[in-house]
Amino acid sequence: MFAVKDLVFKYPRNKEDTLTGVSFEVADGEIFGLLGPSGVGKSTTQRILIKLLDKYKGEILYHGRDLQSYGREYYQEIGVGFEMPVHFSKLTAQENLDFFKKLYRNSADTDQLLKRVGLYHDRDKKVNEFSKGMKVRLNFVRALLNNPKVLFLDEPTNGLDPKNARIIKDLILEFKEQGGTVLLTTHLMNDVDELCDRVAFMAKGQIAEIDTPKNLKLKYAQRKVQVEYEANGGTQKEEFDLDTLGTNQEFFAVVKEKRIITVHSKETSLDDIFIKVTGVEQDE
Ligand SMILES: Nc1ncnc2c1ncn2[C@@H]1O[C@H](COP(=O)(O)OP(=O)(O)OP(=O)(O)O)[C@@H](O)[C@H]1O
Repeated sequence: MFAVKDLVFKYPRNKEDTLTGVSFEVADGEIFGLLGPSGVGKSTTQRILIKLLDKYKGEILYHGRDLQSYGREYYQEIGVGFEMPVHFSKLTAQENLDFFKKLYRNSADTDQLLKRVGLYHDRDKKVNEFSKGMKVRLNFVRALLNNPKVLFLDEPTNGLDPKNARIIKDLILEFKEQGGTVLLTTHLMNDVDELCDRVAFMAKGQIAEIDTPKNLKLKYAQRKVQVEYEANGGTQKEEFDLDTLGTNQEFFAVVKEKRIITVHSKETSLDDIFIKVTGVEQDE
């Protein structure tokens, strides 16, 4: 669906390129996660793909055709839910949706969507009376307003309680089941695990790693056992290689001689991979 090749981009006022050669492909019907530390260029990449920013170097193909050659008709096909919800705050939720609906040829059943995200009974309230989470949910409905083929989402569950985050994640999965394609950025690795078919980690303005979450976990797997035991009036933790455990005399000595508090096998999480690949601790 998208083929991005050697994308380079510099904001006019900056000296340095923000994107220094980004390449990736997104297949029809997949949920693709764009991950990386704050400021690495995830939103910039999304902004280019939704044609908010042009003047990039490199090539972007959408359905095999240069993205630059698409005009306004492109917006009939995409839905955008970016982090900062932008609504007319003096209008009600319904009035906001009615306004944006007029911009599109297709329109979704907004009553149904409002019911799904739990805003149907609040639809006649002014948006400035909405909580942050209500605005985020309304923003999501707005992204689906034109029955898009592609959804661009930036932190779609940010600011939502677990129940509402679940509803949004289910709607994203249903969108995919119905054939939709999703480009998602988030700092929540649990969401990534649950939603994404493939992920790309960005570092230094490029894609540092790209694969399915499962393959990345296999690639970066740490086969270790961590043993926590009592020592010198306190506790001590030690890690042992899982593959040589049966012949490891130090491990035997600990198990025989110490009072064990916990034993854990260590599985690699996407958080671990994030830190390894990008060199940055998650800040959220
Ligand atoms: N309008 C702008 N003008 C100049 N520089 C910008 C502009 N918008 C973003 N930048 C810079 O481009 C870089 C990438 O920003 P971007 O918003 O793409 O990061 P991000 O990876 O989405 O971060 P976050 O996870 O915090 O949303 C940052 O250094 C940022 O300061």
